[in-house]
Amino acid sequence: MSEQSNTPVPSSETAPRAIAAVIPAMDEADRIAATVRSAKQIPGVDIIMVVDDGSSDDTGVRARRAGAEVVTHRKNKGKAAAMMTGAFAIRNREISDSDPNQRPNHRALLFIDGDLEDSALNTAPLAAPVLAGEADMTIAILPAQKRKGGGFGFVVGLAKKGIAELSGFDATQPLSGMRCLSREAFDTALPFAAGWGVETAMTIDVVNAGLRVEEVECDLHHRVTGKDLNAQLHRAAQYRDVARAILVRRLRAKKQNGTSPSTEKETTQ
Ligand SMILES: O=c1ccn([C@@H]2O[C@H](COP(=O)(O)OP(=O)(O)O[C@H]3O[C@H](CO)[C@@H](O)[C@H](O)[C@H]3O)[C@@H](O)[C@H]2O)c(=O)[nH]1
Ligand SMILES: O=C(O)[C@H](O)COP(=O)(O)O
Repeated sequence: MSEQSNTPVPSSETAPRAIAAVIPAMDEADRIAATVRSAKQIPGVDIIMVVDDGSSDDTGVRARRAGAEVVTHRKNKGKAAAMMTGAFAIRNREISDSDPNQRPNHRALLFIDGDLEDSALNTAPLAAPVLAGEADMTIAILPAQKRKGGGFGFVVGLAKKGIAELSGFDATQPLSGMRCLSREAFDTALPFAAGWGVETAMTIDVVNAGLRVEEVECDLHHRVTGKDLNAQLHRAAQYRDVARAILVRRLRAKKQNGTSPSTEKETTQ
């Protein structure tokens, strides 16, 4: 477990009081119902928002039947865009539900992958430090998975080095997508880096804003990426997105230090 701390603990008035779970999901029909049912049991969670990211199966229908609210991307937009769609749907609801004379008390956002099935409940320890106002972002550290993956460590290594170089943070599992964010941390991380670069960029941006990031061990299982051609193509896409997120931030840091590179662009897809 590691922690980075630069700012004072926020008062209990600004700490979130409830949690909204956001679940980006593409073609997770076999797993989404179990994930939703398990996430519903997390103490403090009162909204489960599944973003069906252009699935070709009935992920959305199964999520709704299991008790989630569902927002649908008609076409696939990538994990980062699905996370943002879910988070903004919750923010809009909080604004419309609030008294016009009062600022809405935003929920903490718990991002959960759609393939956690009955282990989704074990993301609960991510919420406690954020609700207590002791951390602004928590990141799950997963145990070794029963089924071994076919990775070479290229993407993980790239993300880990980039995060260390640009923020000084030593990320144990830099790609881990199970995270709980306060609203301040969420706002700091906007706009999310595209696709698979979202976690790497988020860690760099939140740490550099002086917010407190804490890693928490969670007993989670998920579908591991295998060794076949599709798996290697998936890794190539991860590598591309992580590399782009790092490059954008490296250029940004150079610009802040006085030089001005001409190409600095990042859009969420
Ligand atoms: O276009 C997409 C692709 C995936 N997903 C969902 O995103 C989640 C994570 O996708 P998955 O294929 O399980 O990713 P992994 O290869 O397991 O990715 C690891 O690495 C990613 C960063 O590269 C992190 O986002 C993940 O949390 C982490 O498990 C799942 O719920 C997917 O259904 C989308 O919503 N849209
Ligand atoms: O399988 C994985 O862990 C991810 O797809 C990352 O791949 P990598 O092991 O090549 O970094």
